Amino acid sequence: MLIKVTCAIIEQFGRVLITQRSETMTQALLWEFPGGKIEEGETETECLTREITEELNLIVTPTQRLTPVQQQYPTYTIELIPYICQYNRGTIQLAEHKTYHWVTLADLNDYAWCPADLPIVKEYLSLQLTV
Ligand SMILES: Nc1nc2c([nH]c(=O)n2[C@@H]2O[C@H](COP(=O)(O)OP(=O)(O)OP(=O)(O)O)[C@@H](O)[C@H]2O)c(=O)[nH]1
Repeated sequence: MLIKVTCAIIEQFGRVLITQRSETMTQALLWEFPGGKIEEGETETECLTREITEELNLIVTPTQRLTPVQQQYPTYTIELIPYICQYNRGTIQLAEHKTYHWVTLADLNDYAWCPADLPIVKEYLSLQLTV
């Protein structure tokens, strides 16, 4: 079964927000873009804004859909659907994650990412070079 997951590349002041999964989560301690599984009857962007509010207490607006990535993990397969998002308001309060970083584009490659995120980081960086 394919599990659809949205994730947010939240931009502010030339940096992006990334989150570290906690010890108790699957993909423990790896870095990801915050987001989560699409629920029944939900659009991708509804899922994204709900998850970002639940996980981080932030209000964001999705602005650009990037290329979805299919990733097979040992016991399940996900389709990870990334959106670039603008930060609107809110102060970060972590509900699930271990920690977060606001990182410069140059530093994005230095993190231990969930495997599904690697092509997304690559695409995102390639877009920044051409604008
Ligand atoms: N939110 C999010 N999930 C990701 C990313 N990359 C990636 O492989 N995933 C995987 O997508 C799945 C769904 O994410 P989730 O955040 O809703 O997972 P969860 O903790 O609710 O599910 P769980 O209870 O199975 O651990 C997880 O297995 C997670 O490891 C990412 O960038 N963002």
